[in-house]
Amino acid sequence: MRPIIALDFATAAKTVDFLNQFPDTPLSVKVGMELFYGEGPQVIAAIQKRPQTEIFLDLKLHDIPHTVEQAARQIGRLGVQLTTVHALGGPEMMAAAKRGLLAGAKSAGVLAPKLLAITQLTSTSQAMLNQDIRIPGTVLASVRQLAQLAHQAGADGVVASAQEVQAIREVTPVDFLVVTPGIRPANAASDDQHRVVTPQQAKALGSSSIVVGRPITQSPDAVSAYQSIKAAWED
Ligand SMILES: O=c1ccn([C@@H]2O[C@H](COP(=O)(O)O)[C@@H](O)[C@H]2O)c(=O)[nH]1
Repeated sequence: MRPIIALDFATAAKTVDFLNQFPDTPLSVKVGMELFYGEGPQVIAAIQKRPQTEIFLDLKLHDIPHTVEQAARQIGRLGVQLTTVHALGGPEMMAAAKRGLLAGAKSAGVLAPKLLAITQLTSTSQAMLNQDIRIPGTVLASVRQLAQLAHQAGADGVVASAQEVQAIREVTPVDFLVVTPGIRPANAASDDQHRVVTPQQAKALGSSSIVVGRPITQSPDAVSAYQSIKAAWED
């Protein structure tokens, strides 16, 4: 899979300006909360006008199962390729999300998005987990357990740091997706990310795909930044 560019922009206009720098380039992009809450489903329709563009709608649903099922039903109607829930919402909630996506997609006559479960956010460090959130144990063990739960609940994959891919692969089938944000080229600032790897390391560790935002979107030359990350990932 191509690297997924996180389109963390405030407006559709900024998003379209950004995408226009990549004419005729097939892209995979992620729409997150900032853009979707600001612009609504119309921004998905606007991006879908662009040929050969896969959309990952990353809204990280986390609520009671009924509410998540109804929200997922709406997402399922949009014709996006990937979407997310928090695994910490539990197996019933993840199964409800999957049902909602399938029902929504069927009612709209589109393919259902694949469902990814967020394990532990890549901004969570070991110290934060144990000392601030007061959850005992290692991040690695927690991610492995949540990935197993996500698979049993019917998710198609998880979001985790590439640092945990090997542990996830021990408890899930080979076709289970492990999509990994927290990607930084060597020497780049890690910003608020804690469990960070380079694109080359993510590849070597067995990520299914990488998600990259600021190293591309905040670069003065976004096209070169994307191409160099893509080359490093595909190398
Ligand atoms: O654990 C997670 C889950 C989602 N994300 C999202 O990925 C991008 C990363 O952006 P960068 O600018 O490359 O840090 C962003 O949209 C997050 O919401 C994540 O980072 N970690």
